[in-house]
Amino acid sequence: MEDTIVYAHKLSKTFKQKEAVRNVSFSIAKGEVVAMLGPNGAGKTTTLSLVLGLLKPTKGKVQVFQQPPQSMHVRERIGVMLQEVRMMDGLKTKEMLQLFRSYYPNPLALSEMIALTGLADADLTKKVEKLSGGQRRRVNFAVCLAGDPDFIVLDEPTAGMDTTSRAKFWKTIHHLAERGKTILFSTHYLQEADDTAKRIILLHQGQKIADRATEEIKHQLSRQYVSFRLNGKLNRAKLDMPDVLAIEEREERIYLETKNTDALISYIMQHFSNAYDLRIDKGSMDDVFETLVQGSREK
Ligand SMILES: Nc1ncnc2c1ncn2[C@@H]1O[C@H](COP(=O)(O)OP(=O)(O)OP(=O)(O)O)[C@@H](O)[C@H]1O
Repeated sequence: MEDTIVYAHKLSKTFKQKEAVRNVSFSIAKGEVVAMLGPNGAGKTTTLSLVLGLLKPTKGKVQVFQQPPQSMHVRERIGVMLQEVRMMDGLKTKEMLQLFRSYYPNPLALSEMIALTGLADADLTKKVEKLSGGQRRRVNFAVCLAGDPDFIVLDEPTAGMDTTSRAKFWKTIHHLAERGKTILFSTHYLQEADDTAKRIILLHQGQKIADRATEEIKHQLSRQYVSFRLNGKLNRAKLDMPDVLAIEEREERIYLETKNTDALISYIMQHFSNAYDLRIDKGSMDDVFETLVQGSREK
C-alpha cells in the first residue's frame, strides 16, 4: 500500500546460537509515531537494524517505502540516530554537517538543522571529537535530520541525555511528528513512549508480545486494586459484586481489581470486620509486562 512506510513480515535474526529476534511482524503507516518498548536485550536494536537493512534477516522480509531497505530511494528518505555512532574525526562540526547535507537531494537548511537540534550554543568551528558528549549527541541528531527525512528511526535516542536535553529533544520530535514525519523509536521507558507515541510495539526476549495503541497499554497500567489482609478465611461470595472486577490472593493479601476504590473500601470496612491493613495499589509497568508476557505465552 502507498501509505505503508515499513512492512516487516516474520522477521527472525539469529547470531550463532542466539535468537535475538523471533518471528516479528508489523507495519507502520505514513505519519505514525511508534515506540518500540522493551527491557535490555529484548531485541529492539536488532529489529531496528533489520528495518534499516544494516543486518540481514535470518528469516522473513522487510520493506521500507515498498523497497528493500538498502535501496538508494530508501536511503534518501530515511534519517537514523543509532546508539553508538562513530563521527568523522578531523572535520570541524559545521563542515561535517554540510558534508552530510550534500549527500541528499533535498537537504534541510543548515540553520534549521542547528535550531531543531539545539546546537546553536555549540561552537561549530570545533572538531566534532572536541565537543562535549551531550553536544555530540545533538550532532548525531542533526545528521539524522540532514536529508529532511520522511521516516526517522531513533535507537534509544535519549540514552545519556540530561533532563533539559531530553525535554528539548522530545519537543523537536513532537514538532517533526506534527509535520507529518513517520517516526519509529526504541526506549526502555513507558513514560517516553506514552508522551510521544500513539502506538507501542512491546518486545520481550526477541518476540513481539503486544502491538497496541499507547492508550490501551496505559489503561492496563492504570488498573487499581484494593488490597487487605484478613484474620480468617475469605468468603468470596461476599465479594460477588460489580465493583470487584477480579480477586487474587497472594502473599497473605487479598487483591481486588476495581474501578471504584472508594466504594470498595467502604464496602469492605462495613462487611469484613476481620479485614485489616487496607491499601490501594496501582498497576505497575512490571505488572502490565507480566500480564502481556503471560498472555502471549497462552496464545
Ligand atoms: N552481534 C551480536 N552477536 C551476538 N548476539 C547479539 C548480537 N547483537 C545482539 N545480540 C544479542 O541479541 C539479543 C537482543 O539484543 P538487542 O541489542 O537487539 O536488544 P535491545 O532490546 O536493543 O537491548 P538494549 O536495550 O540493551 O539495547 C541480546 O541477547 C544480545 O546480547
